[in-house]
Amino acid sequence: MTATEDVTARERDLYLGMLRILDSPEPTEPMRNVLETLVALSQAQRAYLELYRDSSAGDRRWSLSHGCSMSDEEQIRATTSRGIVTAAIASGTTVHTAFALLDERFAGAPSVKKQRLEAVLCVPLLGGVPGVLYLEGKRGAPPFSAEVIRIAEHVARFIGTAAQRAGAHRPPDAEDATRPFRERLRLEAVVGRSRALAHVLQQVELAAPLDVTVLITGPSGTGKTQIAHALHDNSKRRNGPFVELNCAAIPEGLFESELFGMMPGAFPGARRTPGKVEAAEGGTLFLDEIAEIPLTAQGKLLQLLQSKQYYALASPRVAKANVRIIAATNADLPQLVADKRFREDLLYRLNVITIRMPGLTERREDLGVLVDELLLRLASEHGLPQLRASPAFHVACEIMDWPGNVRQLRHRLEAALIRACHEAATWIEPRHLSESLQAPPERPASFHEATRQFQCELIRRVLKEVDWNVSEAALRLDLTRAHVYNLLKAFELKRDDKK
Ligand SMILES: Nc1ncnc2c1ncn2[C@@H]1O[C@H](COP(=O)(O)OP(=O)(O)OP(=O)(O)O)[C@@H](O)[C@H]1O
Repeated sequence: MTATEDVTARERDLYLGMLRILDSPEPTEPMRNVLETLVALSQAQRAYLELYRDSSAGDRRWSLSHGCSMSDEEQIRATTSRGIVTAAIASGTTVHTAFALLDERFAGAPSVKKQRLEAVLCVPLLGGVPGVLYLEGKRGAPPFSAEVIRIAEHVARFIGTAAQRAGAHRPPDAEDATRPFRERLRLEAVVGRSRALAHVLQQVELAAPLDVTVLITGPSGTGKTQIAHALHDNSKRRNGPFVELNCAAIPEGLFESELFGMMPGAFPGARRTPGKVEAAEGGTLFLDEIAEIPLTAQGKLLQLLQSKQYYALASPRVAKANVRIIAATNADLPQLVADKRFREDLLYRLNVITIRMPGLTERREDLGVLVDELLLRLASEHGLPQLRASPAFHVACEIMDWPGNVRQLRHRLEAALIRACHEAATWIEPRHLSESLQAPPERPASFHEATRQFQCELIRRVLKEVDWNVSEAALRLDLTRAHVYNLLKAFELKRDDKK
């Protein structure tokens, strides 16, 4: 057999293998065979298939490989998910790199360095089910050819369509660990069902009714302000005002007047101006970014916390304050104390109770519900159609990194929603996460269309291989000549056909 015949035979095996997936009640083995044939055909080192369920319960990945040991598979699962796989899923397009180690898109990824990855081909499953087909080249081998990329895309589309038909990605309902707290507290704005969030809500339930100072810590964009609102809404001050002061936004010289207010005489032309403490009378004063409060004002804040008394600027008379103070920061206050930039006694006064907000990495299982809920809220805020996220979009969000936490997620969702509406799309898809507005894509192939495309492709290749000798093609395809003629007619294939 010549090398070309060998390729054609393998491609035929591949397509026949794919058709076998359809017949099989348990598709794992036929899928593994398809991967095996694909590895032989593409001369890859290994192939790996990963399907996702958009589920927050347990492991949402189902995977299969050929050419990988159990530990290789683990390694691929663990190490490629944030890099090449993310790029393929998020863009909804094939990612091919001839030499990952030298490719600036991926060279920095620990997985790429560790495995010294060279040629990699990663194709999203295009039939509507979220997942990827991942091929890794042999060391020193040339990049995957355009032909291999085309075949891999066919396989990925086929598997995606077959898996969608089998309902492989339907998620089981995730348990809502926050439910008990939602039944007892007012928490409408707080989205999430994870244990990590439930732990936060447990502390909210404990701290809200006590009239004590609470310090909320945690990375930026994790919902500290929201939790401050939740504390207020569930306290006996809930009918009083909630006043917020972002300490980072106030110039140092104006901080005291902003917080405590001022009387005429504070400076020439000054009028009596109430401060935030007065505005929050009977309610809650939320001091966001407390680490930014100037040292000079820290003593006065400490006095307010200790005695519930304060002086407005230029006022000879002490004022009484009936406020509860909640503070928040993403800074390391003990470190600032060590650096003498924050008063230790103020820190002790502030953190009577401390609530730490987890970053999104600690509660990735909330991503699904956050995506759905935030999209609904954004649509109603902007008066846009309530578009829903596709399963692939969910997966893209779940596997992406969100260093800016919920705030960053919210911004990206807002942009994605606007892009999808601009396209008049029916679903929000991974490509809407990318930066630029794009033309509407082609509709994904239906199951029948995809099957038809595979058959057409197979026959076209075999006929080309045998120089359009129909008898020979029929022999190779294990079909009757009449069947091949019928297929030629059905697919409108002709000898000079360039399809
Ligand atoms: N659990 C959540 N459910 C719904 N929206 C959330 C949640 N957490 C945060 N958000 C949204 O994310 C954005 C940022 O939240 P928030 O301002 O409360 O974060 P933060 O931790 O106070 O940030 P920073 O430290 O920068 O002040 C807001 O739009 C908020 O509504």
